[in-house]
Amino acid sequence: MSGRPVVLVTGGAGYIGSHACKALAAAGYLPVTFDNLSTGNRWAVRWGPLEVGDILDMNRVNEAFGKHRPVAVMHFAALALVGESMQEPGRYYRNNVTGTINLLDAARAHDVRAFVFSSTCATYGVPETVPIREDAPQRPVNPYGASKLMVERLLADYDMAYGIRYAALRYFNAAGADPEGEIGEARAVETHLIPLMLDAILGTRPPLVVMGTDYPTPDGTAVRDYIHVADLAEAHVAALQRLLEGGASLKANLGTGAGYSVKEIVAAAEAITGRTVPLTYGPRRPGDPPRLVADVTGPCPIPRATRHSALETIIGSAWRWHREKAARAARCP
Ligand SMILES: NC(=O)c1ccc[n+]([C@@H]2O[C@H](COP(=O)([O-])OP(=O)(O)OC[C@H]3O[C@@H](n4cnc5c(N)ncnc54)[C@H](O)[C@@H]3O)[C@@H](O)[C@H]2O)c1
Ligand SMILES: O=c1ccn([C@@H]2O[C@H](COP(=O)(O)OP(=O)(O)O[C@H]3O[C@H](CO)[C@H](O)[C@H](O)[C@H]3O)[C@@H](O)[C@H]2O)c(=O)[nH]1
Repeated sequence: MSGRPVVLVTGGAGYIGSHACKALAAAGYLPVTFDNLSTGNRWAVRWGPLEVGDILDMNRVNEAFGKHRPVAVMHFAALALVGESMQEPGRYYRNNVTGTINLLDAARAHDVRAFVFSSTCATYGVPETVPIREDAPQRPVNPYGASKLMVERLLADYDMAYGIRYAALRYFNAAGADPEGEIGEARAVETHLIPLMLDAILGTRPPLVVMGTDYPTPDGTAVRDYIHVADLAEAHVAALQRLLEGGASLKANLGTGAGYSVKEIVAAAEAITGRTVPLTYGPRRPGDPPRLVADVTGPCPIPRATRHSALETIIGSAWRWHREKAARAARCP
């Protein structure tokens, strides 16, 4: 036993979860990862033990709580691809909603009263007003976003009924890699703009397809709010500490308030890498809203971490990670 307070991190082998584990360890916690490795990586679990298990398996979930006695849960485990959720809604609702009910019931049974949840800007759907405030209407336009909104409702109900306090952190676009280069984005099936673009430069994936040039935006491509994954991790630790100190449940947008179009991201990547992004132009991706940018001006119970979120830092850290990943793959294919 390390004596450090344990945090059960579901999805800790994934992209954002693994960065949160690193931040938790730096803040004096022991992160115990609970992950079925469906999209996560065993090698990314470096700051605490790994329990291989599925949140749909109530026995395994209860076992993990009983064995590790966490003081809190950070819940990242989810299926998280918008397009896939349109094709397989049942799988998304089961995994993301039923899986969370299992965790909340186990938390209740094991007397855990602090729960930090990965929500998303996808709960807002196509917003009426941008930038988006936390109190904007939540009308998701795909099963992924709907499953996350259902969990926000579950959390409020479990708080009311059992006093499990929660932080629903609505991330905008997570991007970048660990500033020390230890971990980064590494999914077998990748759909996100920045990793696809950098891998296209490296030739490890095909040319980028810019999806949609007819959006009602200044250059016709879709606009997003990119936040560095290390800043997300820092915000999670802040939310956790607030809950552990007895703070009330909270909801917060995690973004920077700055929006960049796909073309602006491509131009920034070309400036930073000194290379050309091989690309083609294609139609819009179904379900993609034109513009998603967080309003970060309202009161927020936790500091809005943006230390690493300048576009140069986001793309620079991701570039370093993807280049090293490609070099490693070339050495041991
Ligand atoms: N990437 C983004 O920009 C973004 C934006 C908003 C919200 N989110 C949310 O953040 C969280 C993490 O996203 P990510 O980008 O790191 O994704 P990811 O796919 O890299 O990580 C998800 C992890 O959860 C695990 N997992 C999935 N289903 C599981 C199950 N049933 N049981 C146990 N483990 C399971 C996977 O193996 C993986 O390690 C997700 O909840 C996602 O919805 C991500
Ligand atoms: O090959 C690609 C991939 C993406 N894009 C564009 O780049 C932008 C960013 O796309 P990402 O797939 O990187 O991110 P999303 O905005 O679609 O998704 C993010 O926000 C979603 C909410 O809408 C979910 O929460 C999801 O997990 C999170 O990654 C979008 O305008 C998209 O159309 C392309 O042009 N080509």
